[in-house]
Amino acid sequence: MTLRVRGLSYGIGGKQIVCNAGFEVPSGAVTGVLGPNGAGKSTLLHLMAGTLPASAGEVRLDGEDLFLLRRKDRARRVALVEQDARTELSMTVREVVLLGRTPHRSMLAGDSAGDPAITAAALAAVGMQDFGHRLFNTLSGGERQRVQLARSLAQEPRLLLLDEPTNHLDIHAQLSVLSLVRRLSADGVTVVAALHDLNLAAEFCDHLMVMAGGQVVAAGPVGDVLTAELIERVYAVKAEVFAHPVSGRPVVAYSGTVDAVV
Ligand SMILES: Nc1ncnc2c1ncn2[C@@H]1O[C@H](COP(=O)(O)OP(=O)(O)OP(=O)(O)O)[C@@H](O)[C@H]1O
Repeated sequence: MTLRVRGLSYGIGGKQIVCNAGFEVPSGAVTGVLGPNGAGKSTLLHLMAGTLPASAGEVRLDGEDLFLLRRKDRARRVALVEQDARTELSMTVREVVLLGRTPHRSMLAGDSAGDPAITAAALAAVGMQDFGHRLFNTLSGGERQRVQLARSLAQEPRLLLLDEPTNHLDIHAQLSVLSLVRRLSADGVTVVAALHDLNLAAEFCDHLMVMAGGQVVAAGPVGDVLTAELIERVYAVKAEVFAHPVSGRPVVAYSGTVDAVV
């Protein structure tokens, strides 16, 4: 699915939080959204998911304007995995993942025949197949993060928006989740993921979009965007960027902050 975002903007209380964001994601590609804390990454993802109302702009998936769709039709196409999303405390993991099937049901029908198998496959895809009976609120932060991802997989979206999907995860789980994301994109799902780890972004993304102060300040293929100059300008951090000896992809080594940004 080709994703095209044009002039996307959002402001609140006189403050412009996302300003005229525009970018294009070719089919089968993973796009990383980078930028410092408060840059507007989460807000941008929420605008694209339709969970915040854009003040201007459009989001098109294979030419289809997502903002013109009914809520349920949009939910069949777009899934958002939020940072630290809350879910009803008394639900089991299986019930949480089953919620991902809601947009695919008709109003009066209950679960459809395929839902249990889709739910089980989604849990297996994130390595949580043994947790289906557990109460969601008894899980660790990393386990919750994986269940939320499974819920979005059960939704079978064409556009998958991930807000810091590696948050809370140990390094094995981070690599597993990002490998899964790559497989999904190879199967035709368009993925846009906000990430803080520049080396994981360099390894797993095809394209990067960098935000600062609500604006997109750089966008393009990973190798073009992820430069020492960009990292210093956006994060106020000194870094060197090398080519990985095996993969050739950029590797970032940090050498300190330029000044106090916090
Ligand atoms: N409802 C709101 N009212 C006022 N300011 C808001 C509101 N929502 C977001 N903001 C501000 O907008 C800016 C962008 O927030 P956003 O969460 O999109 O940033 P982010 O890039 O995802 O940050 P982080 O990396 O810390 O998660 C921040 O300064 C935030 O405080």
